[in-house]
Amino acid sequence: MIPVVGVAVLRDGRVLAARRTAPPETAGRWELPGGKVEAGETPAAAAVREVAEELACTVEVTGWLAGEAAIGSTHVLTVASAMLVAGEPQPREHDRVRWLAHDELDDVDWLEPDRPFLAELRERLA
Ligand SMILES: Nc1nc2c([nH]c(=O)n2[C@H]2C[C@H](O)[C@@H](COP(=O)(O)OP(=O)(O)OP(=O)(O)O)O2)c(=O)[nH]1
Repeated sequence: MIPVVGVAVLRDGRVLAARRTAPPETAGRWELPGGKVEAGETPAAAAVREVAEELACTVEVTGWLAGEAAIGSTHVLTVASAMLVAGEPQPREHDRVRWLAHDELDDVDWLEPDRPFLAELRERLA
């Protein structure tokens, strides 16, 4: 299974969600920024790298949410929690970002693999 890391960037009781632009089957759906862990890379390093590439800012990983979720039959998603340490998120690959409070998590159309993580996120943000 190819590991994919999603990054829950937390600030002031909100989490950063990002809207995909590609591929067509996922465009318009919301996700946590992140991406595939490269060979020889730790998941935490992948989290920091992907956020830098996608959002032009620097995060520090503070922990991991419980569990993992299958993405189809080939990939598996784990989710890091993180805090911003430099810069302000500026989407380079997504067409929109939103800072969602605990009672706004259901306002966006998340990719299916992200949904199992929403309960823990909701608790953390409450
Ligand atoms: N980044 C990210 N991908 C997710 C999430 N949930 C989920 O199902 N995915 C899926 C979408 C993609 O099929 C896959 C990750 O692909 P990606 O396109 O973000 O990864 P990447 O930046 O490494 O991709 P690449 O274009 O370099 O190949 O995982 C999520 O919360 N964040």
